[in-house]
Amino acid sequence: MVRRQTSAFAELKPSQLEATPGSGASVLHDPALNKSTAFTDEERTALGLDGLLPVSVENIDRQVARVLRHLERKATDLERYIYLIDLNDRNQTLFYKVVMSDPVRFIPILYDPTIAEACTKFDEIFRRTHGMYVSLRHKGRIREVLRNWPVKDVRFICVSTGGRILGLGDIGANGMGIPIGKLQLYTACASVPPQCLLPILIDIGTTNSALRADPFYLGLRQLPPPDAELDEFVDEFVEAVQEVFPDCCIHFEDWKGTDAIRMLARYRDKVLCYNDDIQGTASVTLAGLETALQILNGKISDQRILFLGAGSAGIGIANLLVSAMVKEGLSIAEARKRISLFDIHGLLEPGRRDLSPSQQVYAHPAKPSTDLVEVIEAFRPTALIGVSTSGGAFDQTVVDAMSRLNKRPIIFALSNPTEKAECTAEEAYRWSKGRALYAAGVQFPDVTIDGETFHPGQANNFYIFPAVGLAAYAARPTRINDEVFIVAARALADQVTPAQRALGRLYPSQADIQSVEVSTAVKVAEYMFDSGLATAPRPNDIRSWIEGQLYKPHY
Ligand SMILES: NC(=O)C1=CN([C@@H]2O[C@H](COP(=O)(O)OP(=O)(O)OC[C@H]3O[C@@H](n4cnc5c(N)ncnc54)[C@H](O)[C@@H]3O)[C@@H](O)[C@H]2O)C=CC1
Ligand SMILES: CC(=O)C(=O)O
Ligand SMILES: [Mg+2]
Repeated sequence: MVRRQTSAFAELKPSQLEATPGSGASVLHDPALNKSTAFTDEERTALGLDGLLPVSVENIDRQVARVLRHLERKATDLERYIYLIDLNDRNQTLFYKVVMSDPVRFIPILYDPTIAEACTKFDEIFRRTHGMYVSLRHKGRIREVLRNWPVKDVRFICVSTGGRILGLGDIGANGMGIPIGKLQLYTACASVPPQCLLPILIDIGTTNSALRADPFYLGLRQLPPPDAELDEFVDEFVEAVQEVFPDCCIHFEDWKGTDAIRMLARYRDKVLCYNDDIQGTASVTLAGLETALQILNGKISDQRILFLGAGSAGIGIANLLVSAMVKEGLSIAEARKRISLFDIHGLLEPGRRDLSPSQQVYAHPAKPSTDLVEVIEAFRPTALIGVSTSGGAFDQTVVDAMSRLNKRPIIFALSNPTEKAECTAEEAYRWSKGRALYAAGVQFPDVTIDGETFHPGQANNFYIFPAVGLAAYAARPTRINDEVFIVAARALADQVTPAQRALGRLYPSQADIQSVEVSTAVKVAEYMFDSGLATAPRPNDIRSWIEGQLYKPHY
C-alpha cells in the first residue's frame, strides 16, 4: 500500500505519499490523488506507477479535451451526468476542471434539470456509493456511524430525507442525488474545497408506494415515522454532527415542506445550519425582485406579491420579503399585508382551518377563492411567484390578468424541474406581449418574438448557497441568520450591470458564476465579521483572504 503520512488523506498531494513496492495502483484508484496520464515520469517512479500507465505524459488540458470528446458522443444529458459522476470517482481534479471550465454547459447537467431525472432513476443508475446514508436502523448509534466517514474535518453536510425532491414529491433514498449535486456546486460555483463536503441522506422510509415496491429501490421499504419520532431521530443526528464534526454547517435541503420549516425553527438558533429551500430560495428571489425593481424604478415595500404555493419555499420567500420591506420602513403587519398566498386548497384567508402558524400570518381577510385569476383581480399583485410544483399553473388567463394590471408584470415560475415550471419563458413573453419580467427555476433559452429577443433569468438558489457556503467556510460563523440571505441577495443584484438590466436580465451571467459567487461571499463574510458572527480572525483584505482559500482544479 501507499503509505499515508497524515490522517487527512483527502488533503494529500501525490508528492506527499511514500511508495512501497507494488503500491502504485492504490493512487490510481483514489479520486483525490489520481492524476492518471498526468503523472510525470518522476512521480511514476517515486509512486511505483511505472508500467501502470501508457508512456505519454499529458497535461490536464489534453485530459479535458478527451473528456469533452467523450461527452460529445453521449446521446443524452443523463448519460453525460452518469459519465461525469463516474469521472469524479476516478479523478476529482479533472472532474472539477471540466465542469468549472464551462458552467453554462455543465450546471444543467450536474444539477437542475438533469439531476431531476438522475434522482428519479437513482436506484437504476446506481454504480458507486457517495456520501453517507443514515437510516432509522442507526438510531442510538448515529455518532458511531458518522465516524465511519474517512475525513475528519467536514465543514458542510448537505442533508435530505428525500421527502420533497425538487417538484418530484417524496422519492425517499433516490433523493440522494440532490445532496451530492448541491455540494458539487459548492465547489464548481464557489470553489469550496471538495474534501470538506459530505452529502447525507437520512433514510426514514418513503410515502412513495411505487418505490417501496420497486425491486431496485435502495432505501428503507417502510412509511416515514410520525413527526415526534422523526424529530427525536433528527435531534440525535444533529447532536452527533456537533460531536463528530464540530466545525460543520448543516445545510438542510429538500425535506418535506412541513419538516423543513419545523427543523429550521428547531435548530437555527442552536447550531450552525440553514435551509436552502427556505432561505437560499428567498434570497435568490429577493435578488431577482430587486433587479426587476431597478428596471422599473420601484421599491420592494410598494409591491403587492402573490404566491402560488405556500410551502417551505413560499413561506421562506414571503418572510424574507417582509424583512426587506421592514428595512424600507414598513411595520411587520404592513409588510405582511402586501403579501398573499394561494395553495392547493385556494387562497390563504382566515376561514381556512388547515393553516400552520407560519401560514396564518398571511391569511388576510378576503373572500375565499379557489380561482387564481379571481384572486389576482382582487389582490392586484405587481409580482406573481410560483412555488407550487404545479407545471403550467400560470396559463394564459393568469398571465393576461397580470398583464392587464401591470405595465410590466413580474412573473417568476420557480418550480423545478422544467416541466413543473408554472409557465415557460416563451409563454410568459408571448402572453404578456413581451412585457413580463420573467425568471424560472431552470434556465429557459432566450425567446424571440417579432424580431425582439427576451432573456429569461434563472431564479435558482444555486446563485446563493455556494456563496454563503464559501463565506461560512472562510469566516467560520457561529450561526447563519436571515440577514446573511438579505446581504447575499443585495450582493447578487448589485452584480447585474446596467447593460444587462437594459436587456431585461434579472441575474448576472452564469458564465461568470465563479467570480459572482466569490463577490457575493466577500459581502456575506464582511457582514459575518461586522455582526460578530464570524470566529475567524478578521483579515485586512477580505477579498484576497477569501481568494487565497479557493479550491483550484489543477495538479
Ligand atoms: N427555484 C428555486 O431555487 C427553488 C424552487 N423550488 C421549487 O418550489 C416548489 C415548491 O417547493 P416547496 O415550497 O419546498 O414545497 P412544499 O411541498 O413545501 O410546498 C408546495 C406548495 O405548493 C402548493 N401546491 C401544490 N399543488 C398546487 C396547485 N396545483 N395549485 C396551487 N398550489 C399548489 C401546496 O399546497 C404547498 O403549499 C418545488 O417545485 C421546488 O422545486 C424550491 C426551492 C428552490
Ligand atoms: C432548486 C431547489 O432547491 C429546489 O427546487 O428544491
Ligand atoms: Mg431544494
